[in-house]
Amino acid sequence: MENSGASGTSGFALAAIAILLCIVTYLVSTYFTNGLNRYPGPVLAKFTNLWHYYDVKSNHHHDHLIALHRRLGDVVRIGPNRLSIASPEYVGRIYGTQNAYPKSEMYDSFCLRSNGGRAPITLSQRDQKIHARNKKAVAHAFTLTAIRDYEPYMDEIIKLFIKKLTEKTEANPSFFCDFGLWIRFYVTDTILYLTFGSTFGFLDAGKDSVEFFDNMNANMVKDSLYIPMPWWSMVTKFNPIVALFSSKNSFVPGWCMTQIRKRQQERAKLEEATGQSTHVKSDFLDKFMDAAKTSGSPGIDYVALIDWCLTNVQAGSETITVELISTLYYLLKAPEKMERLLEEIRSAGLSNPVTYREAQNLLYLDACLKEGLRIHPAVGLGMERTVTGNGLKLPDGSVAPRGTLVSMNPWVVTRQSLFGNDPDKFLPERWLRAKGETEAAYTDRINAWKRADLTFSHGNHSCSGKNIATMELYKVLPTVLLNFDVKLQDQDKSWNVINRFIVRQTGFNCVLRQRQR
Ligand code: HEM
Repeated sequence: MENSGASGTSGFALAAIAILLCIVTYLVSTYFTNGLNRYPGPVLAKFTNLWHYYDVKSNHHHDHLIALHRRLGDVVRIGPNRLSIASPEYVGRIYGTQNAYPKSEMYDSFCLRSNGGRAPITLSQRDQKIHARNKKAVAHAFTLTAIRDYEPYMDEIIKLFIKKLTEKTEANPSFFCDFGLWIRFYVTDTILYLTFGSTFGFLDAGKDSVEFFDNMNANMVKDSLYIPMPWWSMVTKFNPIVALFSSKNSFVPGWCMTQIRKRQQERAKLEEATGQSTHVKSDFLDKFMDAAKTSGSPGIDYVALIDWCLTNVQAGSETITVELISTLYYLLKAPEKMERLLEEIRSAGLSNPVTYREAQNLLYLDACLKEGLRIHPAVGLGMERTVTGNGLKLPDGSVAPRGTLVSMNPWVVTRQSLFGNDPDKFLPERWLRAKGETEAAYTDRINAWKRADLTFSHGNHSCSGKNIATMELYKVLPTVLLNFDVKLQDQDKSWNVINRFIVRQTGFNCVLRQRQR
C-alpha cells in the first residue's frame, strides 16, 4: 500500500514537471520566435498574443501604440511574431504596389460564412491574384469619372439631411442632438443609396428602427477581438458545427442579398421588354452587375457581387462618419479656425448643396479636411502583412525574417515629426504653403506626406472608395456649415473614442441653429 502511494505521488510529480517543462519550452521558444527577442515591447507581448488581445479590448490601442513607439522607437514587438513599425518610409516598402507583402490572417474574421466555412471578401482576400482580379473588375466604378454619376444621388441625400435638420431647428431654434448620430444616419443613407438606389430611411425616420448600427457595431466589437488571434475565429465563428446553431450571416449581408436579387429581377424584366440589357440606374449595383456579367472570369459570380456591395456598405459608412465628426469636432474646439473656414465659405458664393467642383476650390476647407483625416484616421489597428522573400531590413539594419507579421498603424504614422511641429495638434495651416516656402519645396513636402499617408491605406489593398469619400466630405461639410450654426453642447467636454478597428466617437452632442442666408 505504502509503495503504491509513493509511486502515485512520484508519478504525479513527474507529470507536473513534464507539464512545467513543456510550458517553459513553449515560452522560451515563443520569446525567441524569428529572432524577434531583440526588439523592445511590452513584456507580455514577447510571450503571447494576449497582450494584443487585451489592448484591442481596451478600446484605446491606437493611443497606447503611439506612446509605446515614442518610448521604445521605430520598431516595437507587439506579439511573439508581430512587429509594429512607425517609420513613414516603410509605407511604400510594406504596402506598395511592387513586391508588396500579402495580407496576414488578421482579416480572416471579416470573411463571410459560406457552406459551413468562410468566403473571403475584398478586405480579407489573402490570395493576391484573386484579390487583384476582383478589384480590377470593378475599378471603373470608383474612378474620378465614375463618381460624377453619383453626385446627383449624393445631392438628393444631402438635401434630405438639410431638410430634416431644418425641420428640427424650426420646431426648436436651438436644436440639441447627438449630432454624431445624425451624421451616421446621413452617411449610411448615402452609401446605401449610391450602392443600391434605396436606403433604410434613417434620415426620414430620424432613428434606426432596424437596429442597423447596433448590429454593425456588435459585429465590429466581436470581430476586432479575433484580429490578435485569428485562429480563434475558426473555432468559434467559422466552425461548421457552430454554423449549424447560429444564423448564416448577420443582418447586413442578408439585406444586401435581397437588394441584389431584386435588381436582378428588374434587369431581367427590362431585358425581356426591350430585348437588350439595360441599366436600371447608374448606381454601384448596376456597375457591379455589368462587371460580373462581362468579366468572363468563372470566379466572378454571385459571391463576388455580394462582396462588392457589402464591402461598400461596411467600408463606406462608419469611415466617412468618423472623419466628418472628427473634422467638425476639432473645428468646433478651435473657434478661430472655424471662423476662418466660415469666412472662406461665406465669400465663395456657393450653391446649396455645394458642388464638388466648387468645394475643390476652397483651399482652407481642403486643409481642414486633410488635417481632420490626419489627426483621426478611421482605421486604428495596424494593417498587418506577412514578410516574404529575404525578409524586411529594419531601420537598425537588422532583418525581420520571412513569415514575420509586420504592421503599420495609421495613427502612429500620421503622428510622426515628418508631419511638422506639434503632430498631436489640429493645425489645418500645416497643409498650406508656409510664408517664405517656395512652390517646389511646398510640393515636395506635401508629396512626402502623401507617400507616408495610411489613412486610406496604400498600394494594392488601398481604399477603393477614396474618391467617393473625398467628394462626400468636401460637399457635405461646407453645406452643413452654410445652413447651420453648429456648437458643441459643452465646449470643455471631450467626446468618447472607441477603437475596434474603426475608431468611432460617441457623445458628439451639439446645438444647431439655422443660419440666415
Ligand atoms: C473617409 C472614408 C474612408 C476611409 C478613411 C477609408 C479607409 C480605408 C482603409 C484604411 C482601407 C484598408 C483597410 C485595410 O486594409 O485594413 C480601406 C479599404 C477599402 N475601402 Fe475604404 N475608406 C473610406 C471610405 C470608403 C468608401 C466610401 C468606400 C466605398 C464606396 C470604401 C471602400 C473600400 C474598399 C472596397 C476597401 C478594400 C480595398 C482592398 O482591400 O483592396 N472605402 N478603406
